[in-house]
Amino acid sequence: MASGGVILSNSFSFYQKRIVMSSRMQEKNGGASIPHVLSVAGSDSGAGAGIQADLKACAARGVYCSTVITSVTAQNTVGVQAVHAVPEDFVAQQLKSVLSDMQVDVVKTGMLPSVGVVKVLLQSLTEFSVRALVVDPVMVSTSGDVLAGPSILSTFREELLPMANIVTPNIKEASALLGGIRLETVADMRNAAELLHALGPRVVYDTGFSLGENLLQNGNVLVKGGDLPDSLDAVDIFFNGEHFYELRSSRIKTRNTHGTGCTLASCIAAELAKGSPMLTAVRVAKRYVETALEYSKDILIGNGIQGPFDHLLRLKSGSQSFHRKDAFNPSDLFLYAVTDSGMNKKWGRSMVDAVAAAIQGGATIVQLREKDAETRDFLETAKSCLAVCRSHGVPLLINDRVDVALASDADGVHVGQSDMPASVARTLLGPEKIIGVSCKTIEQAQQAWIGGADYIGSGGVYSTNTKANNPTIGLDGLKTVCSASKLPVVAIGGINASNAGTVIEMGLPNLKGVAVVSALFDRENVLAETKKLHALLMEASSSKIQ
Ligand SMILES: Cc1ncc(COP(=O)(O)OP(=O)(O)O)c(N)n1
Ligand SMILES: Cc1ncsc1CCOP(=O)(O)O
Ligand SMILES: [Mg+2]
Repeated sequence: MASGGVILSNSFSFYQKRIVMSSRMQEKNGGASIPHVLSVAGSDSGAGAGIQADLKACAARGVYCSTVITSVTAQNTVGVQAVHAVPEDFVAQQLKSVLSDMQVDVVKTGMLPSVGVVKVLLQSLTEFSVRALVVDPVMVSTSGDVLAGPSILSTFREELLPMANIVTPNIKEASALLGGIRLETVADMRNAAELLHALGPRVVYDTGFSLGENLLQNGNVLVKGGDLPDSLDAVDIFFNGEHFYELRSSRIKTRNTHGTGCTLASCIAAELAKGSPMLTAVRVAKRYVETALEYSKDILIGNGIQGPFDHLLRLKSGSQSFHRKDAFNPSDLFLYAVTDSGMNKKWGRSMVDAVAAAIQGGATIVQLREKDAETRDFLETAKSCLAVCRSHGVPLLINDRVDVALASDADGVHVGQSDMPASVARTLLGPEKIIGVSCKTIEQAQQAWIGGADYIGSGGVYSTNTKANNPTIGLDGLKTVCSASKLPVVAIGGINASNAGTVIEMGLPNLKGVAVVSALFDRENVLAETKKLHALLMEASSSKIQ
């Protein structure tokens, strides 16, 4: 093993210590140890790069991230307006605070604005051991502003790189570290990777796992070719001292690339903290950045030439999600239209037309119940119907398929007793989406509440041909379920214009409406049938529904 590493390689290795310590802590606190990256970097007020990018990248990759701030920049999508370096002794204090208390797996460095800060960091790493050091040798911001001057280059070369398990320069940084050599082709990048490897890093990365999996690896270099001229692909060169890997991906056309370098390095650190081998960590990180860029390619933040991207894949420019209705409103259950593609096909209309007609007729919520659709078709239908529903402020739920609900960004799901449990669906969908659960018994109603459901669908109240082998619970069964729960309830099964009034007139306080399939969609005129049922429900409920 090469010397000078940040991993303590004495007989009682750091990782063994860590296991003993963390199991002790677990005994004490009853907790599990969490993969942990410490980011030592500058703050970007625009939050596209630097510490802010590192925090978001680690959060997105499921890793805890602590921070040591080396510098505070006044920065936006136009450029860097001002830089305020944090005093070196205060950087040292932050390092001590984190490293003396928390079990850091991997340190990732970004902007290190002075020789003194590098030395402070290296000193801390001799006092507190970690499993790996990822060095992103930040020198120039993406807007072209200098973040670490030439005076620091020799310290990077002679002191920092030899301590790193991986160094991740872009073309400009690789060139600067190598005395200004020209880097214009992939062959130049390979050459640079080899030269940088010769400078260091030589440290072996220890995955920290048991002997069989403990693939000791040489120090590593990743030269990022994103700025390579005339290249259709984004090509990065990874060199581990023995083999070169050309990691290619198609170039994503977007202005939103600010912070890609910080993010890539943080993601590598996060994957290493989870125990991935180095090449796997690099591949995962590259794929993650590509995914985030692709997702964010059209978002618009700031007026400058280079915008940030969305690490958590949540922001959508001009998205329908901005226009989503507020939290679930139980009165939306009033007239619940549940689709059936067989019925709509039989009457020669598309699902979107059927949904639009139902909404026009007064449907207050829609569920896509497509039992035989191909997943791809179901997703497309969901997206089209969602556009119609959103434009009318009507929630759209997906029957059974949490994946389709997630992918289409529908308002929620309806699940039954043999579908995904509500609690799991809630974890996947988050707190804002609507979850309905089918219940026929008191126990099921109680469980729906515990599982985080927003409403209960209860039936079949009457016999139905739409759902095979579905036991009829009758009005008594509906009453039992209603009285067993605080949740709002919608009645379903064989409900039509001739019996809906009877259901509503029971006056059950939490019964908020009726859900209907065939009485709306197994009819020639969806609009007319929905209007008729809506009028009838209005009439019946004028004194009953609260
Ligand atoms: C509003 C509403 N209530 C009940 C159901 C039935 O759901 P489930 O029991 O999962 O049966 P399928 O609809 O999946 O056959 C529902 N879909 N909607
Ligand atoms: C999905 C479902 N769950 C209980 S009954 C039923 C079918 C309702 O269809 P219809 O309104 O045509 O009776
Ligand atoms: Mg179901």
